[in-house]
Amino acid sequence: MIYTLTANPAIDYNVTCDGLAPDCVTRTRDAVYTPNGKGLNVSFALQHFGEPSSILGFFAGFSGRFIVDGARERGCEVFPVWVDGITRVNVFLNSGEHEYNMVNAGAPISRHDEDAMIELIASLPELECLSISGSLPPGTSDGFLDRVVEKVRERGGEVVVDISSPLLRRLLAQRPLLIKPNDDELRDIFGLEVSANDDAGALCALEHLHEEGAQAVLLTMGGAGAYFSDGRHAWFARCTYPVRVLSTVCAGDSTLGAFLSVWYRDRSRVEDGLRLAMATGANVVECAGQGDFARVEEYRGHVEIRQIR
Ligand SMILES: O=P(O)(O)OC[C@@]1(O)O[C@H](CO)[C@@H](O)[C@@H]1O
Repeated sequence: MIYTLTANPAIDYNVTCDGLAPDCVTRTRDAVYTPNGKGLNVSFALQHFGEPSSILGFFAGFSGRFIVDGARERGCEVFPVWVDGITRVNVFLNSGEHEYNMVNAGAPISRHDEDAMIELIASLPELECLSISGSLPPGTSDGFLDRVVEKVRERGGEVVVDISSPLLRRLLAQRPLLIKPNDDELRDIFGLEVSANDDAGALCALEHLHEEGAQAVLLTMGGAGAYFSDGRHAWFARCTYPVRVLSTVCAGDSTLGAFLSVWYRDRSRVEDGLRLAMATGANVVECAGQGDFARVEEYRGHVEIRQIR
């Protein structure tokens, strides 16, 4: 079983308005409330593409219950650690001209809550892999993710990491199976610049991440495509279909889930995994939130892939 951990889940509130001005009432439309958080999004994509996935996270209050119930309705089992407070609601506003992403801090957790999560991980049935995504809630102790990774390793499981903080660098020492930085995170955390038309520069950056401990790297660059390296071979992939971008929210998580749904069970199917991943990312950006993956099949025929090593 591939589990995902979302320490800081959220209800995503996607809404649209026609222009945004200060000091007046803004009437909005097309409001959509969905159960999300980065790891949940990975699980939903895994589940959609036929790889069962279960969800771990800290949940609180009415919004936490909404997310747990909603994820179960989508077919994913959830193992919640209930905490005090209210799980955050993140607001994604499309004004017609711009995207405004308002991401809250989340319900605080305590050392006691962290211990409950570690005990839960120790008891999970059929733990093969834990994919860790997203920010950490207020109150999280410095060593929490290290303890999570150690516990999974102790149980013989593998770890996938998709986090934006400098902690990623420290976790590389524990040799994660896969990491999924984007180009901004690569620059902010590792000081490395990449671009889609510089394969040589990308290969150098990927090599650096392997040297620091990553077994495989999926490096996403939004609409420009992605690089993938398993340490021996490397590829560049991009969806060439000219999609109309409505919201980039959830695209990276969905891309990771789609890729894992193919590559995790058969590491030789890199190109199939990249094709599905790029098509999924392209479809998700057309939707407010994650959407329903309805055009992925069509976009799979519009993915360009080249092996670069
Ligand atoms: O605060 P984090 O965990 O970095 O980001 C949380 C979040 O913005 O990321 C997802 C999209 O990637 C959303 O579903 C969710 O609201």
